[in-house]
Amino acid sequence: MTTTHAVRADELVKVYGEGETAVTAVDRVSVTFPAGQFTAIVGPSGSGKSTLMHLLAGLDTATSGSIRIGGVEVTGLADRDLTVLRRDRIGFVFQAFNLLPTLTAEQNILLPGELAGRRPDRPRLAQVAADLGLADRLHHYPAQLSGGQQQRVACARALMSRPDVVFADEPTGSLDTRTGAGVLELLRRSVREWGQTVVMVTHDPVAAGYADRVVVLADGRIVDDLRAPTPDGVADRLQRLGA
Ligand SMILES: Nc1ncnc2c1ncn2[C@@H]1O[C@H](COP(=O)(O)OP(=O)(O)OP(=O)(O)O)[C@@H](O)[C@H]1O
Repeated sequence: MTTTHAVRADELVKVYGEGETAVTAVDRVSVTFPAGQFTAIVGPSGSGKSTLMHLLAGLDTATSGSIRIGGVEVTGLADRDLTVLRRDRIGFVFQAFNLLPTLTAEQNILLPGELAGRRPDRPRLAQVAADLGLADRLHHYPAQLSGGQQQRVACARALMSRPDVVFADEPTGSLDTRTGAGVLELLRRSVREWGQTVVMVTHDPVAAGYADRVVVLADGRIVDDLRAPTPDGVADRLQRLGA
């Protein structure tokens, strides 16, 4: 049987600072994220979730260890090659939506493709906008959109190019329950219907319940790996960690 790993980390370490003030944020983490799966990374505050995700996504450099994305060794890749890999294979959704204020929702969604020299895929734009309930908001500027709408624009931008992997850092953190559920549904569907791989950092057991799998971090290490998680199961596990 062949298993495709969308992302794989081996003995990943990230140390911030030096000497007595050094903090080991990620401590020899080895983990694989199979293609076509939705994984949530949970853990107490300061357990290293965001650091791990930034390393996996090639947004930060590891102190040691290796990362492969779609079989490509990311560690040690030249900046230019890393930029191309990120652009072509990875989508990002962050809590701070990072939308450009001078561009409309539609222009924000199309920007990465445009920067990559691709023609705008109008049918895809229409589908993603309809799925995200943004069809009548495409010509608004970010300042004219609610927080939830801005987050959906950020999701649309990440999903537009059908990236192999979508990394999401607390994508529902600033949203009300209903809007948050819409974003999570969309991430779920992008896995189920479009075969994408989603890796999401969250502190919310309900959000983690949308995933196929939950990786639990504590003090920079993986302490549990739950399949078919339920919100109660995740909440219980976090509570036992004192989160
Ligand atoms: N740039 C930095 N410089 C120094 N220490 C850092 C830096 N970024 C994170 N850390 C430390 O690394 C550890 C892990 O932080 P990280 O943000 O990855 O945790 P987290 O699990 O995402 O936390 P939260 O749920 O609170 O966002 C923490 O102890 C944090 O203080």
